[in-house]
Amino acid sequence: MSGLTTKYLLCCDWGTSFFRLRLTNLYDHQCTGELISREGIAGTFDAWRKTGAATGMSRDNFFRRQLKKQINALGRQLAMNLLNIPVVISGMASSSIGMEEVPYAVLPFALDGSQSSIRHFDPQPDFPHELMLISGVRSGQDVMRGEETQLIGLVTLLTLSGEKTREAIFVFPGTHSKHMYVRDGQLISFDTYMTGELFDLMAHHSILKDSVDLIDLTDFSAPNVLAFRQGVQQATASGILNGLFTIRTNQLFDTFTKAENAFYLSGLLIGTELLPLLAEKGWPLVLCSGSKLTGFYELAIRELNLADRATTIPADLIDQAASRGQAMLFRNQTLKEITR
Ligand SMILES: Nc1ncnc2c1ncn2[C@@H]1O[C@H](COP(=O)(O)OP(=O)(O)OP(=O)(O)O)[C@@H](O)[C@H]1O
Ligand SMILES: O=C(O)C(=O)C[C@@H](O)[C@H](O)CO
Repeated sequence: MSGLTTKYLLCCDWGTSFFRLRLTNLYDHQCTGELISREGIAGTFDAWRKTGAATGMSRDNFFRRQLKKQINALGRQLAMNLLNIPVVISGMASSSIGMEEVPYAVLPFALDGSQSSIRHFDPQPDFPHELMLISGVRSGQDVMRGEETQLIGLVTLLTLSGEKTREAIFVFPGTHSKHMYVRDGQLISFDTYMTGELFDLMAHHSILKDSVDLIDLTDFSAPNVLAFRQGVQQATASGILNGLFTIRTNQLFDTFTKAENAFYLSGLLIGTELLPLLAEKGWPLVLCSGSKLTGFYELAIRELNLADRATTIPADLIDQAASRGQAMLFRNQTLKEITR
């Protein structure tokens, strides 16, 4: 099926921790159906090493098979036949631990998508979908995969709603949070912070796992908020290695309950991530978070007195950003093929 004739696109944002697949209508950009699972790239790569590699299955075939399973599940969920619908993937699928490694685009990176690094795959008998794999962007010392496509989509959505952002730092929280410096329609630099991954590791796999309780991270009651704010303050007072140990002493000295301590850990890590923004005085900040993390980042921004130059993009717009960017890159590619 050519990009000109298809009404639908299967938009896949395959991140380190999560897999997200959306059936998107290319005409009105409505999401017809969505499937989200915890089968992110890191877990899928581990599964390939444990089972696929042992049985001689190539990495790309293993990943394609996993993807096909998810497409079939979405088809069942929607009672629709999704055969032949083109698939566009951004995120970690194009990384060294993904389906197939695709080289990064470089900075400065135009946010109209014209410089994106993309690889095409023809349909195969056991994978009857045209496939477009979008690669990430690199600087001299940092990399990203996925957030550049979200940023392309978000800038399009903001432009459509009349917003013009000439210069700003876009903060994308997550497993590997990104601070992206944008000027005049170009991404000019960015920094990665392992905030979400460290939160997970500390809360589940370190000595601190017995000092925190993640049972209800949606409970922004006064004691939890106070603990979070103290975590942010701790980030300003000591280095992270010393700060982390205070989570154990908080528990030993009964300073906080384990639930409050989880908020303290979050404040400590998010505060540490946002600290460098204090020095970026001239830069407006744009918080681009999904609903799960928005409340935490807004609190930290206020606690660090950054609120007067920060705006928050509504979480529902962030939800649409990746598929909007993917659809735009798919159209760009189709037009290129026609004019070639
Ligand atoms: N309160 C919190 N404070 C800090 N980090 C958190 C908190 N709650 C969840 N996290 C972390 O946030 C990450 C999940 O957030 P999100 O769904 O935005 O991830 P993501 O970066 O989009 O995932 P992927 O890498 O798969 O695309 C996980 O790494 C998790 O450990
Ligand atoms: O390109 C890679 O190999 C990365 O590890 C990038 C990663 O940080 C993503 O941008 C967010 O998960």
